[in-house]
Amino acid sequence: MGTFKIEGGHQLKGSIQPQGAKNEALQILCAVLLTPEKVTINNIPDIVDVNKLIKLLEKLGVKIEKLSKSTYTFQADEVNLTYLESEQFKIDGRGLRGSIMIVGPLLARFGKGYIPKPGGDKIGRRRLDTHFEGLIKLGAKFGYSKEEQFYGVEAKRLKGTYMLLEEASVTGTANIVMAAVLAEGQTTIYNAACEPYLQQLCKMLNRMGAKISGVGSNMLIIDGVDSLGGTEHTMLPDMIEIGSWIGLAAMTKSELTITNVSWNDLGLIPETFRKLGITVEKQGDDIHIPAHTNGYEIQSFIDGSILTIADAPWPGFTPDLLSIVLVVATQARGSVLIHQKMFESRLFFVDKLIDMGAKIILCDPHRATVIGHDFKSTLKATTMTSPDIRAGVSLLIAALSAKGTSTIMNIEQIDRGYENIDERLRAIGAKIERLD
Ligand SMILES: CC(=O)N[C@H]1[C@@H](OP(=O)(O)OP(=O)(O)OC[C@H]2O[C@@H](n3ccc(=O)[nH]c3=O)[C@H](O)[C@@H]2O)O[C@H](CO)[C@@H](O)[C@@H]1O
Ligand SMILES: C=C(OP(=O)(O)O)C(=O)O
Repeated sequence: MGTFKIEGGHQLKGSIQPQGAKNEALQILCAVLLTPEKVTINNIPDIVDVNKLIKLLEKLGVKIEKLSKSTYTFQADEVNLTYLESEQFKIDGRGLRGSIMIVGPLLARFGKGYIPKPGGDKIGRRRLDTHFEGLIKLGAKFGYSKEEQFYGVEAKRLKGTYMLLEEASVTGTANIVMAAVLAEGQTTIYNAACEPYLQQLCKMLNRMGAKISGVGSNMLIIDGVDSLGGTEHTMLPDMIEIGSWIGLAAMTKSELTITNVSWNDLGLIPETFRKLGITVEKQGDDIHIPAHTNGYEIQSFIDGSILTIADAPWPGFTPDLLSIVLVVATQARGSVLIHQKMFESRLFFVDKLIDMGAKIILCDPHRATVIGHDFKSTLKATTMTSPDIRAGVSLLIAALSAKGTSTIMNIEQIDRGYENIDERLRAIGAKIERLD
């Protein structure tokens, strides 16, 4: 189990470039399975989950060439479907959440797609009904082995249809879109998820020859085509990293510039941090956070009632930043209610913040009230374990703001989604060391 040793209480300074988006990369990499032609992908983050998926594609027979640190080509012209029936595939598929998105492309192009129950964060139940209900609607035969927790779908040729998704699932929508692009006739997906990750996927598929309209909305209309060709794609900067760095700057009273953030794709993220009283300045395509020497003050609603920050499917506020917002609120002036509607156990990490001296009341598994300290007392350094990727980074931010030396264990969780985080933080002045 890897560990970070962090000496907190220091101001940081400088600029930081966000990595390519983790959750976009997982979709885009699966899409290379839809064509026998070469696909070039730029700005691929060097993170554990993405590297695991690249390895999995390699074992599926995809030819992979690394052109530079973050650019790869992929060619799926000789796919080895027998790997899907191997014991090794069960181990590899379970290693991350994103592996679920190989199912749609494999089903559409080769008539069968299998996957063990995928991994990812343990943040409550993470069911896959939306994925498989959509694929079944397209004509797939579905099978599930309860003992092995192994899912499978098969179909000779998928047929387009109308479907109303039960929930706007991010990876579910991506899976269904990747199946529908090669189906016969027209598919309409209503209540589709529409995160920038999905917009990017649809744009890439259209460049490959797919016919998808409604991109960016919750109704996608897809006219199936017989085959897709190669393309080149560049990943957006990771909006969750961007939000994490905004929080880090405020909480450590540091002046930071986050470069090339693709402002137009950030949705409510800047505005939500502004509601916590944080100054988020737009400088071209950069975000500049001045040093919050006098702290930051949480706004109330117009009627004077306590601010609530809740997650919602895009264009609502992403659930992946609520843990960061929560930790930043612990040093704000004022109070806020954090409402994590989507996941059942993502707020339990607040126990560790409470140990550090934060004033938080966990009202129930979904809601926590935070009463900010206004920097009148700093958090106390401690030893903690990272339960999931975003809680891990939140604890890291807490440790960087705390006086004294903290240790965070199980940093593999953080490495799942943040590229070389210790080195990048050291470059802006953080005192952080990786112990094995
Ligand atoms: C690899 C990847 O891309 N992971 C992201 C993806 O996971 P993933 O695609 O697995 O998440 P889903 O969008 O399927 O659902 C996430 C959770 O929200 C609930 N739900 C979802 C939609 C809805 O309208 N109502 C609702 O309650 C689901 O029941 C589930 O518990 O999207 C999540 C939600 O943005 C993010 O946290 C994950 O980082
Ligand atoms: C929950 C997340 O990831 P995953 O879906 O891969 O577990 C996340 O990125 O915050």
